Amino acid sequence: MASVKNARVLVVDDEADVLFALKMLLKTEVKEVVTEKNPDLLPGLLERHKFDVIFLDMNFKSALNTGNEGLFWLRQILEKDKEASVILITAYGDVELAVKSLKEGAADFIVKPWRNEKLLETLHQTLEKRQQKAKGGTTTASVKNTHTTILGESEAIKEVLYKIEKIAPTEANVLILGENGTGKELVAQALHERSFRAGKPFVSVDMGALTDSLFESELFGYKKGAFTDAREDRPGRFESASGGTLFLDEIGNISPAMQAKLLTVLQNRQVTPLGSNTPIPVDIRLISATNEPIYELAARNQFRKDLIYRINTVEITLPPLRQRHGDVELLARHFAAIYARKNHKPVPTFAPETLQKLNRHNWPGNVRELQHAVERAIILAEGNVLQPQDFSFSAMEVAPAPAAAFVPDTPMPLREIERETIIRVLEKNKGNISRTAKELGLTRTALYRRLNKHDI
Ligand SMILES: Nc1ncnc2c1ncn2[C@@H]1O[C@H](COP(=O)(O)OP(=O)(O)OP(=O)(O)O)[C@@H](O)[C@H]1O
Repeated sequence: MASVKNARVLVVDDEADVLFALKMLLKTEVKEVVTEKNPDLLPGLLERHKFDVIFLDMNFKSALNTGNEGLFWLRQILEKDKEASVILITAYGDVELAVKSLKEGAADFIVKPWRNEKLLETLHQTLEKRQQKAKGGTTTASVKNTHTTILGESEAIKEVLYKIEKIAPTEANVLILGENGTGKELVAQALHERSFRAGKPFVSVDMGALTDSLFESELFGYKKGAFTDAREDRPGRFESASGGTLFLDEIGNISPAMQAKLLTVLQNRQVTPLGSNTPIPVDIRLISATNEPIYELAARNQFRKDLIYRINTVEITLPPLRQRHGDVELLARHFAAIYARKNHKPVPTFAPETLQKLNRHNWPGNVRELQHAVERAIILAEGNVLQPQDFSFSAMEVAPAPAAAFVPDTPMPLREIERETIIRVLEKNKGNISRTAKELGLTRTALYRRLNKHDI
């Protein structure tokens, strides 16, 4: 940890309550805390004193009230001292502004109302980054195990990569939105690997596969004897992820009862395992993802707005593959190299007509569909040049058929019946893997295995 005890901190906010609260909190932690209500006095203050960290309000109530006063003052500070470490204090819902401020050179941001431990943690990390920079080193966040590669040259993906870079070393909760197979889990891993929590666990939970009855035991854990099958104590996912990152995938699919329980945990920052009376404090960074239109669900009261506010401090939207011009070819070559190696074959090239076919396809299953298509093509291909016929596209691109029960007229092998049923349910659910898996009574992993088995 950086030597917080020697730090000089400035707090600029036009709310007297905020200044008072921060002074009380910080005065026992750092060497000096200066508070200032009037941002106009900032230039003079910076000339007279040297501060290690500046807490700056993003939402000054000024006559101008452009919503950008914080950014204005951030620029002024950085103009005077480009090494200044500024932590912005921002309100809920100011996601875009928060990200913009990171782009502009802010060190981090905290969201009002803050938790004191969180604020102190952010202060420690900012000082640590500052010291490493002064020593000429790189920050821990950018060097640790950064083995997750997100490929893409499209403008859309460049924007995503930029956001990851900026947001990863902060403690912000992140909500990742995007269709199935667009790389949401990959982004979550990249955020973790580039964060200060990189050495700690990354725990992924498929919320779409959790029933109401499993929810609490899986997430909060249980004590021996809490229910018939509880033969020993088992930590929940929140506890297993302690110190690290908890990734809640398919969060848009959880029931109202689960939403309420999750909200309580996130608000109180503690979980109580089943069969126990002792709450355990929660120390996780939360990343969530969904392919559901979560804001539409909220507008129809099917998803709690207060829960969205808890999880979406920053949002990253992954565009569908069909909108990422240029990335199809890049990814196809990448997967071709991987699967050629895996199958002990030389790395193939793509015939020009094949590339045309791949670029024309609309990829409803996104990068995952492309990955499987290339793998199949490599296995099936005769020569070392992949031809258009090596790529036959899945049932997901076929227009959805009316969802009638499937009854074969003539006897069919069981394997065929399984294949046909999966295709039908997939079509009915417009290619949505979670809903299809749920309807078929399978986990998403089990469904993916079958899609592979049946070449769908
Ligand atoms: N930009 C990318 N570069 C390299 N590989 C990628 C990229 N995007 C996705 N992939 C690969 O595609 C596959 C699907 O990605 P991932 O599982 O992260 O998608 P997802 O959006 O979480 O899917 P789902 O919604 O179905 O859970 C993975 O094997 C991942 O490694």
